[in-house]
Amino acid sequence: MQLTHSTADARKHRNALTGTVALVPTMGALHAGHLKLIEHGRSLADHVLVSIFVNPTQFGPGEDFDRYPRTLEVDLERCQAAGAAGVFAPSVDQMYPPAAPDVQVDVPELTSDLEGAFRPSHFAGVCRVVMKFFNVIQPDIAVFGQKDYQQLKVIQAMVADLLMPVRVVGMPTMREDDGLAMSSRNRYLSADDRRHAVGAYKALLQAKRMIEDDGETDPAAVERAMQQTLEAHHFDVDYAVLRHPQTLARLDCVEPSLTHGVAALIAARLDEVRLIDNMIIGASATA
Ligand SMILES: Nc1ncnc2c1ncn2[C@@H]1O[C@H](COP(=O)(O)OP(=O)(O)OP(=O)(O)O)[C@@H](O)[C@H]1O
Ligand SMILES: CC(C)(CO)[C@@H](O)C(=O)[O-]
Ligand code: BAL
Repeated sequence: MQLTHSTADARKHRNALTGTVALVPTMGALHAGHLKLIEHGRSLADHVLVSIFVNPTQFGPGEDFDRYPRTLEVDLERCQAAGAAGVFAPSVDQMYPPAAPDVQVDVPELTSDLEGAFRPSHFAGVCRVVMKFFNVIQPDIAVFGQKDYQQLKVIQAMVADLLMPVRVVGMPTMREDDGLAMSSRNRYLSADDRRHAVGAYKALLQAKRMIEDDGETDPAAVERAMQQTLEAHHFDVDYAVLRHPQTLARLDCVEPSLTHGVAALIAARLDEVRLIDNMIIGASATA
């Protein structure tokens, strides 16, 4: 497995690979969810490249950029074991040359709400860095997790509108045994908060039951129930909402038989640890 740190070396390595390439962009601190993305990439392409970069432009002031876990040595072992052909782990200066003017790429219709409302410059930073990775690696396929559901929709929209020659693939969320979505940030949770964290999954399951089993059609009723479940598990709730799974638009009425189902989306905090999760509810749901 090849490790590269500069954009020039990453390009050189990519160009030396024959056949198709799948890229798995990450911020490192890899867990089994990331490894699933790598595995899936291997089933779709001849080679998988992984980027590991804690991207400063997607963190707002006061967020956890400085303390975000950085575990490159272990990450490299995991990538190798998962069969990655290479890891691109650039420095901040490689990705953002100091004197260069800022460039913005954004998808305003999909980013003003939900994560975008709580992290105002987040998606501009995500789009910018993902675009840079696509331009360095020029992958045929890029694999993202549905755990970051809004991010997946934003990247799909960016790629479609800017006619970028890459196929974006979304992968289901990997969960711990009790249902908690795997996330690099779970390691911040105290033992007590870790026990309460399952409340996020319970809230999503409750929304699913209300819609699919009880036939609830009022989004506000489902949202209230999710909020209560989260609060019962000690969460401070940023949002717990139902949205159209493609446009992320608010819904007047819930119909689980909608072609694309209904997206239940949560962001909530246990002490200072902010977790997100989601579930697509409805018979023929796809991301
Ligand atoms: N549990 C999971 N299952 C599937 N994919 C996941 C999971 N967690 C993260 N991913 C995906 O892995 C990619 C890299 O994500 P990232 O490195 O931010 O990890 P993370 O665990 O989501 O960390 P964070 O705590 O920062 O949200 C993204 O496409 C993300 O959606
Ligand atoms: C896509 C990404 C690697 C861009 O920094 C990040 O937002 C993430 O890990 O989901
Ligand atoms: N997986 C999303 C990265 C972030 O929270 O910045």
